[in-house]
Amino acid sequence: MRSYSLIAPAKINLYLEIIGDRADGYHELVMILQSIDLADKIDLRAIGTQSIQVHCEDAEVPQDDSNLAYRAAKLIADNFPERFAQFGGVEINIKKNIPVAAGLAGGSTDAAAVLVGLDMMWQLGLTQPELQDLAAKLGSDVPFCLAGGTAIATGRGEELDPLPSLDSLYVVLAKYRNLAVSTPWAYQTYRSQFGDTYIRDANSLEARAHRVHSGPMVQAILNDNMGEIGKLLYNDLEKVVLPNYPEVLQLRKAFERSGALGTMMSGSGPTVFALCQSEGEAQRILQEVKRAISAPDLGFWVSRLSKHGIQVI
Ligand SMILES: C[C@@](CO)(OP(=O)(O)O)[C@H](O)COP(=O)(O)OP(=O)(O)OC[C@H]1O[C@@H](n2ccc(N)nc2=O)[C@H](O)[C@@H]1O
Ligand SMILES: Nc1ncnc2c1ncn2[C@@H]1O[C@H](COP(=O)(O)OP(=O)(O)O)[C@@H](O)[C@H]1O
Repeated sequence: MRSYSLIAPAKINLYLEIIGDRADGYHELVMILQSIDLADKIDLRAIGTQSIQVHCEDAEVPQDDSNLAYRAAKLIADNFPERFAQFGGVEINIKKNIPVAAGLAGGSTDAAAVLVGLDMMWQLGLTQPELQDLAAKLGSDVPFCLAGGTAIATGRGEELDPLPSLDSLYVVLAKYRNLAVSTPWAYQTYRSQFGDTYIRDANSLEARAHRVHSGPMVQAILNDNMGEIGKLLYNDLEKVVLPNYPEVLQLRKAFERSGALGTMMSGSGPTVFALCQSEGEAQRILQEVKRAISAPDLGFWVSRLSKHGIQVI
Protein backbone atom coordinates (compact mmCIF):
# COMPACT_ATOMS: atom_id res chain seq x y z
CA MET A 1 0.00 0.00 0.00
CA ARG A 2 1.08 3.58 -0.60
CA SER A 3 -0.37 5.11 2.59
CA TYR A 4 -0.76 4.14 6.23
CA SER A 5 -2.37 5.80 9.26
CA LEU A 6 -1.22 5.05 12.77
CA ILE A 7 -2.27 5.99 16.30
CA ALA A 8 0.67 6.93 18.56
CA PRO A 9 -0.29 7.08 22.28
CA ALA A 10 1.37 9.19 24.97
CA LYS A 11 2.83 7.70 28.16
CA ILE A 12 2.92 8.65 31.82
CA ASN A 13 5.42 7.48 34.46
CA LEU A 14 3.73 5.77 37.41
CA TYR A 15 7.18 5.21 38.94
CA LEU A 16 10.63 6.65 38.14
CA GLU A 17 13.64 5.89 40.32
CA ILE A 18 17.18 6.94 39.38
CA ILE A 19 19.66 4.33 40.55
CA GLY A 20 22.96 5.67 39.25
CA ASP A 21 24.83 6.82 36.19
CA ARG A 22 26.14 4.66 33.38
CA ALA A 23 29.31 4.47 31.32
CA ASP A 24 27.33 5.77 28.29
CA GLY A 25 26.45 9.01 30.15
CA TYR A 26 22.81 8.04 30.68
CA HIS A 27 21.17 7.11 33.98
CA GLU A 28 20.28 3.64 35.19
CA LEU A 29 16.54 3.70 35.91
CA VAL A 30 13.68 1.66 37.30
CA MET A 31 10.40 2.94 35.86
CA ILE A 32 6.83 1.80 35.52
CA LEU A 33 5.51 3.23 32.27
CA GLN A 34 1.87 3.45 31.26
CA SER A 35 0.22 4.25 27.90
CA ILE A 36 -2.76 6.57 27.83
CA ASP A 37 -5.30 7.03 25.06
CA LEU A 38 -4.29 10.66 24.39
CA ALA A 39 -2.53 10.10 21.05
CA ASP A 40 -1.05 11.70 17.93
CA LYS A 41 -2.15 10.52 14.49
CA ILE A 42 0.60 9.77 11.98
CA ASP A 43 -0.14 9.53 8.25
CA LEU A 44 2.55 8.12 5.98
CA ARG A 45 2.33 8.56 2.21
CA ALA A 46 4.69 7.24 -0.44
CA ILE A 47 6.05 10.03 -2.66
CA GLY A 48 7.90 9.92 -5.96
CA THR A 49 11.04 11.76 -4.87
CA GLN A 50 13.80 10.02 -2.91
CA SER A 51 13.27 12.12 0.25
CA ILE A 52 11.77 12.19 3.73
CA GLN A 53 9.36 15.05 4.43
CA VAL A 54 7.69 15.96 7.74
CA HIS A 55 4.60 18.16 8.08
CA CYS A 56 2.94 19.25 11.28
CA GLU A 57 0.61 22.20 11.87
CA ASP A 58 1.82 22.63 15.46
CA ALA A 59 4.44 25.42 15.43
CA GLU A 60 6.22 23.90 18.44
CA VAL A 61 7.08 20.76 16.48
CA PRO A 62 10.24 20.92 14.32
CA GLN A 63 9.68 20.02 10.65
CA ASP A 64 13.33 19.43 9.82
CA ASP A 65 15.75 16.56 10.43
CA SER A 66 15.58 17.14 14.21
CA ASN A 67 12.01 15.78 14.29
CA LEU A 68 12.10 12.34 15.90
CA ALA A 69 9.66 11.03 13.28
CA TYR A 70 12.12 12.17 10.57
CA ARG A 71 14.98 10.52 12.44
CA ALA A 72 13.03 7.25 12.61
CA ALA A 73 12.46 7.29 8.83
CA LYS A 74 16.14 8.18 8.21
CA LEU A 75 17.26 5.30 10.43
CA ILE A 76 15.14 2.85 8.42
CA ALA A 77 16.28 4.36 5.10
CA ASP A 78 19.96 4.09 6.16
CA ASN A 79 19.52 0.49 7.32
CA PHE A 80 17.59 -0.60 4.22
CA PRO A 81 18.93 1.59 1.36
CA GLU A 82 17.78 -0.86 -1.33
CA ARG A 83 14.16 -0.62 -0.05
CA PHE A 84 14.40 3.19 0.12
CA ALA A 85 15.56 3.14 -3.51
CA GLN A 86 12.84 0.66 -4.53
CA PHE A 87 9.86 2.29 -2.79
CA GLY A 88 10.96 5.95 -3.01
CA GLY A 89 10.48 8.60 -0.36
CA VAL A 90 7.88 9.18 2.31
CA GLU A 91 5.78 12.11 3.51
CA ILE A 92 5.03 12.04 7.25
CA ASN A 93 2.03 14.05 8.44
CA ILE A 94 1.77 14.49 12.21
CA LYS A 95 -1.57 15.46 13.76
CA LYS A 96 -0.32 16.60 17.16
CA ASN A 97 -2.69 16.02 20.09
CA ILE A 98 -0.04 15.23 22.74
CA PRO A 99 1.35 18.42 24.33
CA VAL A 100 4.95 19.07 23.25
CA ALA A 101 7.91 18.86 25.68
CA ALA A 102 5.54 17.71 28.39
CA GLY A 103 7.10 14.51 29.80
CA LEU A 104 4.52 12.48 27.83
CA ALA A 105 6.90 11.06 25.17
CA GLY A 106 5.17 12.80 22.25
CA GLY A 107 8.19 12.75 19.95
CA SER A 108 9.16 9.21 20.98
CA THR A 109 5.72 7.80 20.15
CA ASP A 110 5.68 9.55 16.74
CA ALA A 111 9.07 7.92 16.02
CA ALA A 112 7.75 4.50 17.09
CA ALA A 113 4.77 4.92 14.74
CA VAL A 114 7.07 5.72 11.80
CA LEU A 115 9.08 2.53 12.47
CA VAL A 116 5.89 0.43 12.40
CA GLY A 117 4.51 2.24 9.35
CA LEU A 118 7.67 2.04 7.24
CA ASP A 119 8.16 -1.62 8.16
CA MET A 120 4.81 -2.22 6.42
CA MET A 121 5.16 0.31 3.60
CA TRP A 122 8.62 -0.91 2.56
CA GLN A 123 7.73 -4.58 3.24
CA LEU A 124 10.70 -5.11 5.57
CA GLY A 125 9.17 -7.92 7.64
CA LEU A 126 11.00 -6.82 10.80
CA THR A 127 10.51 -8.92 13.92
CA GLN A 128 9.45 -7.33 17.21
CA PRO A 129 13.01 -7.59 18.66
CA GLU A 130 14.43 -5.98 15.49
CA LEU A 131 11.94 -3.11 15.77
CA GLN A 132 12.79 -2.74 19.48
CA ASP A 133 16.54 -2.51 18.65
CA LEU A 134 15.92 0.25 16.11
CA ALA A 135 13.60 2.02 18.59
CA ALA A 136 16.32 2.02 21.30
CA LYS A 137 18.69 3.80 18.86
CA LEU A 138 16.21 6.71 18.62
CA GLY A 139 15.63 7.33 22.34
CA SER A 140 15.23 5.68 25.72
CA ASP A 141 11.40 5.90 25.71
CA VAL A 142 10.86 4.79 22.09
CA PRO A 143 10.89 0.99 22.78
CA PHE A 144 8.13 1.39 25.37
CA CYS A 145 6.08 3.57 23.00
CA LEU A 146 6.26 0.77 20.43
CA ALA A 147 5.02 -1.88 22.89
CA GLY A 148 2.66 0.23 25.04
CA GLY A 149 0.42 -0.92 27.88
CA THR A 150 1.84 -1.13 31.40
CA ALA A 151 5.51 -2.17 31.81
CA ILE A 152 8.54 -2.09 34.07
CA ALA A 153 11.39 -0.34 32.22
CA THR A 154 14.99 -0.73 33.37
CA GLY A 155 18.45 0.04 31.95
CA ARG A 156 18.12 3.53 30.45
CA GLY A 157 14.42 2.78 29.96
CA GLU A 158 14.66 0.42 26.99
CA GLU A 159 14.54 -2.96 28.78
CA LEU A 160 10.88 -3.85 29.18
CA ASP A 161 8.87 -6.36 31.21
CA PRO A 162 5.08 -6.22 30.71
CA LEU A 163 2.65 -5.89 33.62
CA PRO A 164 -1.13 -6.50 33.72
CA SER A 165 -3.26 -3.79 32.12
CA LEU A 166 -4.67 -0.91 34.21
CA ASP A 167 -7.01 0.29 31.49
CA SER A 168 -10.03 0.77 33.75
CA LEU A 169 -8.39 3.88 35.27
CA TYR A 170 -8.42 7.51 34.09
CA VAL A 171 -6.04 10.46 34.45
CA VAL A 172 -6.44 14.19 34.47
CA LEU A 173 -3.35 15.84 32.96
CA ALA A 174 -2.46 19.48 33.41
CA LYS A 175 0.32 21.48 31.76
CA TYR A 176 1.14 25.17 31.36
CA ARG A 177 1.20 25.68 27.60
CA ASN A 178 4.26 27.93 27.59
CA LEU A 179 6.32 25.93 30.05
CA ALA A 180 8.81 23.26 28.98
CA VAL A 181 11.41 21.39 31.02
CA SER A 182 14.50 20.11 29.22
CA THR A 183 15.04 16.38 29.88
CA PRO A 184 18.89 16.64 29.77
CA TRP A 185 18.68 19.59 32.23
CA ALA A 186 16.51 17.54 34.64
CA TYR A 187 18.91 14.56 34.64
CA GLN A 188 22.04 16.76 34.85
CA THR A 189 20.60 18.77 37.75
CA TYR A 190 19.65 15.55 39.52
CA ARG A 191 23.21 14.26 39.01
CA SER A 192 24.76 17.45 40.39
CA GLN A 193 22.55 17.37 43.50
CA PHE A 194 22.23 13.66 44.21
CA GLY A 195 25.19 12.15 42.33
CA ASP A 196 26.98 11.31 45.57
CA THR A 197 24.22 8.80 46.40
CA TYR A 198 24.57 7.01 43.03
CA ILE A 199 25.37 3.33 42.91
CA ARG A 200 28.35 2.91 40.59
CA ASP A 201 27.80 -0.70 39.56
CA ALA A 202 24.34 -1.28 38.06
CA ASN A 203 24.80 -5.05 38.51
CA SER A 204 25.79 -4.91 42.18
CA LEU A 205 23.68 -6.35 44.98
CA GLU A 206 23.09 -2.79 46.18
CA ALA A 207 21.63 -1.82 42.79
CA ARG A 208 19.46 -4.93 42.78
CA ALA A 209 18.21 -4.04 46.26
CA HIS A 210 17.27 -0.59 44.95
CA ARG A 211 15.26 -2.13 42.15
CA VAL A 212 13.19 -3.85 44.82
CA HIS A 213 11.95 -0.37 45.85
CA SER A 214 9.53 -0.58 42.95
CA GLY A 215 8.33 -3.95 44.33
CA PRO A 216 5.35 -2.60 46.32
CA MET A 217 4.07 -0.75 43.22
CA VAL A 218 4.49 -3.87 41.08
CA GLN A 219 2.62 -5.88 43.72
CA ALA A 220 -0.18 -3.30 43.86
CA ILE A 221 -0.52 -3.54 40.05
CA LEU A 222 -0.52 -7.36 40.17
CA ASN A 223 -3.22 -7.19 42.90
CA ASP A 224 -5.21 -4.59 40.93
CA ASN A 225 -5.20 -2.50 44.13
CA MET A 226 -6.10 0.98 42.85
CA GLY A 227 -5.78 2.71 46.25
CA GLU A 228 -2.23 1.40 46.72
CA ILE A 229 -1.22 2.26 43.14
CA GLY A 230 -2.33 5.85 43.80
CA LYS A 231 -0.35 6.06 47.04
CA LEU A 232 2.82 4.54 45.57
CA LEU A 233 3.22 6.89 42.57
CA TYR A 234 6.87 8.06 42.62
CA ASN A 235 9.23 10.20 40.55
CA ASP A 236 12.82 11.15 41.56
CA LEU A 237 12.86 13.97 38.97
CA GLU A 238 10.26 15.85 41.04
CA LYS A 239 13.13 16.57 43.46
CA VAL A 240 14.76 18.90 40.91
CA VAL A 241 11.78 20.12 38.87
CA LEU A 242 9.37 21.13 41.67
CA PRO A 243 11.82 23.45 43.51
CA ASN A 244 12.77 25.15 40.23
CA TYR A 245 9.25 25.52 38.80
CA PRO A 246 6.91 26.97 41.48
CA GLU A 247 3.89 26.83 39.16
CA VAL A 248 4.35 23.04 38.75
CA LEU A 249 4.59 22.67 42.54
CA GLN A 250 1.39 24.71 42.94
CA LEU A 251 -0.38 22.48 40.42
CA ARG A 252 0.89 19.37 42.17
CA LYS A 253 -0.47 20.64 45.51
CA ALA A 254 -3.86 21.51 44.01
CA PHE A 255 -4.13 17.95 42.64
CA GLU A 256 -3.09 16.57 46.03
CA ARG A 257 -6.00 18.37 47.69
CA SER A 258 -8.49 17.11 45.07
CA GLY A 259 -8.99 13.62 46.50
CA ALA A 260 -7.66 11.68 43.49
CA LEU A 261 -6.20 8.17 43.98
CA GLY A 262 -2.79 9.83 43.68
CA THR A 263 -0.92 12.54 41.83
CA MET A 264 2.59 12.85 40.33
CA MET A 265 4.66 14.70 37.72
CA SER A 266 5.16 12.65 34.54
CA GLY A 267 8.78 12.00 33.45
CA SER A 268 10.86 15.19 33.38
CA GLY A 269 7.66 17.23 33.49
CA PRO A 270 6.16 19.70 33.53
CA THR A 271 2.87 17.78 33.12
CA VAL A 272 1.24 16.79 36.41
CA PHE A 273 -1.35 14.02 36.43
CA ALA A 274 -3.97 12.75 38.87
CA LEU A 275 -5.00 9.10 38.78
CA CYS A 276 -8.77 8.59 39.02
CA GLN A 277 -11.10 5.63 39.39
CA SER A 278 -13.67 6.81 36.81
CA GLU A 279 -14.19 9.39 34.07
CA GLY A 280 -16.75 11.18 36.29
CA GLU A 281 -14.18 11.48 39.07
CA ALA A 282 -11.60 12.78 36.56
CA GLN A 283 -14.04 15.48 35.35
CA ARG A 284 -14.81 16.49 38.96
CA ILE A 285 -11.10 16.82 39.78
CA LEU A 286 -10.43 18.77 36.58
CA GLN A 287 -13.14 21.32 37.53
CA GLU A 288 -11.86 21.56 41.10
CA VAL A 289 -8.24 22.22 40.05
CA LYS A 290 -9.41 24.67 37.37
CA ARG A 291 -11.29 26.64 40.06
CA ALA A 292 -8.27 26.55 42.41
CA ILE A 293 -5.78 27.84 39.78
CA SER A 294 -7.11 30.31 37.27
CA ALA A 295 -4.32 30.59 34.71
CA PRO A 296 -5.33 31.16 31.06
CA ASP A 297 -2.35 29.19 29.73
CA LEU A 298 -3.04 26.08 31.83
CA GLY A 299 -4.25 23.20 29.62
CA PHE A 300 -6.20 20.17 30.89
CA TRP A 301 -6.81 16.76 29.34
CA VAL A 302 -8.81 13.74 30.58
CA SER A 303 -7.53 10.44 29.29
CA ARG A 304 -8.03 6.74 29.94
CA LEU A 305 -5.11 4.42 30.67
CA SER A 306 -4.53 2.23 27.64
CA LYS A 307 -3.21 -1.26 26.94
CA HIS A 308 -2.10 -0.32 23.43
CA GLY A 309 1.18 0.73 21.87
CA ILE A 310 1.32 1.85 18.23
CA GLN A 311 -1.83 0.87 16.33
CA VAL A 312 -2.42 0.79 12.58
CA ILE A 313 -5.88 2.10 11.61
C1 LIG B 1 12.43 11.40 31.58
C2 LIG B 1 11.77 10.35 30.72
C3 LIG B 1 11.03 9.35 31.64
O1 LIG B 1 10.25 8.43 30.92
O2 LIG B 1 10.79 10.82 29.83
P1 LIG B 1 10.37 12.29 29.26
O3 LIG B 1 10.19 13.24 30.38
O4 LIG B 1 11.44 12.71 28.30
O5 LIG B 1 9.05 12.04 28.54
C4 LIG B 1 12.84 9.53 29.94
O6 LIG B 1 13.81 8.98 30.80
C5 LIG B 1 13.53 10.32 28.86
O7 LIG B 1 13.51 9.53 27.72
P2 LIG B 1 13.86 10.13 26.26
O8 LIG B 1 13.23 11.49 26.11
O9 LIG B 1 13.56 9.07 25.26
O10 LIG B 1 15.40 10.34 26.46
P3 LIG B 1 16.63 10.28 25.45
O11 LIG B 1 16.30 11.01 24.20
O12 LIG B 1 17.15 8.90 25.35
O13 LIG B 1 17.68 11.15 26.29
C6 LIG B 1 17.55 12.54 26.47
C7 LIG B 1 18.52 12.96 27.55
O14 LIG B 1 18.02 12.56 28.84
C8 LIG B 1 19.07 12.07 29.67
N1 LIG B 1 18.77 10.66 30.04
C9 LIG B 1 17.76 9.98 29.43
C10 LIG B 1 17.47 8.69 29.81
C11 LIG B 1 18.26 8.08 30.82
N2 LIG B 1 18.03 6.83 31.21
N3 LIG B 1 19.26 8.77 31.40
C12 LIG B 1 19.52 10.07 31.04
O15 LIG B 1 20.42 10.69 31.61
C13 LIG B 1 20.35 12.25 28.89
O16 LIG B 1 20.85 13.51 29.25
C14 LIG B 1 19.90 12.30 27.44
O17 LIG B 1 20.74 13.06 26.66
N1 LIG C 1 7.54 14.50 16.59
C1 LIG C 1 7.80 15.36 17.58
N2 LIG C 1 6.82 15.75 18.41
C2 LIG C 1 7.09 16.59 19.44
N3 LIG C 1 8.30 17.12 19.69
C3 LIG C 1 9.32 16.75 18.91
C4 LIG C 1 9.11 15.86 17.83
N4 LIG C 1 10.30 15.65 17.26
C5 LIG C 1 11.20 16.38 17.93
N5 LIG C 1 10.63 17.06 18.91
C6 LIG C 1 11.36 17.93 19.87
O1 LIG C 1 11.51 17.16 21.07
C7 LIG C 1 11.38 17.97 22.22
C8 LIG C 1 10.73 17.12 23.33
O2 LIG C 1 9.38 16.94 23.01
P1 LIG C 1 8.47 15.69 23.41
O3 LIG C 1 8.97 14.45 22.79
O4 LIG C 1 7.06 16.09 23.11
O5 LIG C 1 8.59 15.70 24.99
P2 LIG C 1 9.17 14.81 26.14
O6 LIG C 1 10.57 14.38 25.72
O7 LIG C 1 9.15 15.73 27.31
O8 LIG C 1 8.27 13.65 26.34
C9 LIG C 1 10.55 19.17 21.80
O9 LIG C 1 11.08 20.33 22.35
C10 LIG C 1 10.62 19.20 20.28
O10 LIG C 1 11.37 20.28 19.79
